[in-house]
Amino acid sequence: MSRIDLQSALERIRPVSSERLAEIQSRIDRQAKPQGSLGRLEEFARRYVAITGREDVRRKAVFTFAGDHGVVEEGVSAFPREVTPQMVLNFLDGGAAINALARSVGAEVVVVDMGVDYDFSPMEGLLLKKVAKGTANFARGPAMTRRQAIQALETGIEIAFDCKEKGIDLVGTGDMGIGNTTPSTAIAAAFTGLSVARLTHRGTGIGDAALARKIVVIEEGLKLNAPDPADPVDVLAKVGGFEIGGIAGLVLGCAACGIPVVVDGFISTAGALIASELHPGVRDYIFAAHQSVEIGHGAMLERIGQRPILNLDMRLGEGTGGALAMGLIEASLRALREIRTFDDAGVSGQEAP
Ligand SMILES: O=C(O)c1ccc[n+]([C@@H]2O[C@H](COP(=O)([O-])O)[C@@H](O)[C@H]2O)c1
Ligand SMILES: Cc1cc2nc[nH]c2cc1C
Repeated sequence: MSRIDLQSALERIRPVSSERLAEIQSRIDRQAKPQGSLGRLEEFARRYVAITGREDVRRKAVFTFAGDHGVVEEGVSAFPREVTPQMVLNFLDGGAAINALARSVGAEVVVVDMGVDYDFSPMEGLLLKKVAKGTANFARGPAMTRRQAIQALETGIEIAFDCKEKGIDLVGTGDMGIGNTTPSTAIAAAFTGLSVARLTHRGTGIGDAALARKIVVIEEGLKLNAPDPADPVDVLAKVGGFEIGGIAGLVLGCAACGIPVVVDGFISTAGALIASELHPGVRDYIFAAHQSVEIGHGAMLERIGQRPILNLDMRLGEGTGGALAMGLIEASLRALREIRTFDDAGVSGQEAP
């Protein structure tokens, strides 16, 4: 894998060409259908082709980043910490939701151990990139050091550049980490300035008492650590997570090397938000897969400036929404390639504007 540092990746990000986008749209407009009638599918094809210069997807992969969280000791999740490594082993065995949904669209699944509190043996489909065995509890101090935050970001960047070399044309993000809706909500609050109460939800399914506690934990963690929203690395270090840093790096790296990146739900969007705060040009490369049930998700998507593709009342993570959205992006490319023009199909065009 080629190593590329954060600064060099940021310097490589270019806006997607608006002329190219317009050219592709005018080709879509000559296809035998009322103009704009394929709705957002037209946008997906237009953006994918403008970003990649291709009209097909050779390989697609979902990267499921995993990490543990010190803040779990505050009682913010419905599940115990050991579920994180247990689910990683389930992903590697092919028996989780992400495996089923990725298979349904022909995507590969790669698990990235960014910081799980468990020693994995080397295995097919697992990248061993552990920064540390779980973050520190951000209710008591910073979740990680600045150096660890940069290490997490650069791991994701490295994976993106590796995808470019391997001909992976479409990348999906995913996450696994008991407790990680708590740091994701803290990140949402740090950047949007909205109240923690307005952004905090039930994650894996906590009850009312734990939800009230989760709000207080996040509020106190933000007050204690005072992350600086003008410095996204500081936000990641103070209240983030190792898997969130890996996702942020992957999203940024995809923008730097011209790969469209399908961002899954709440946790993935927190990672994508860090990336787009590091460089606003990242936003052009993001496809927001779906609207999560987590109530703070919409505010983050709004700040990124991307509308979710699907709304299926999902709240699982892993990359599941991303896999489903990849199927629609590929369908949009098939429509671009295969729908004939009015002329070729012998169909009369529109009579009046
Ligand atoms: O992606 C989402 O929108 C999403 C929403 C709620 C929960 N999750 C998943 O559930 C876990 C985090 O939930 P929690 O309650 O432990 O913070 C973590 O493994 C996530 O992948 C994921
Ligand atoms: C079982 C389980 C599976 C998950 N997948 C992503 N987050 C999860 C959380 C739990 C608890």
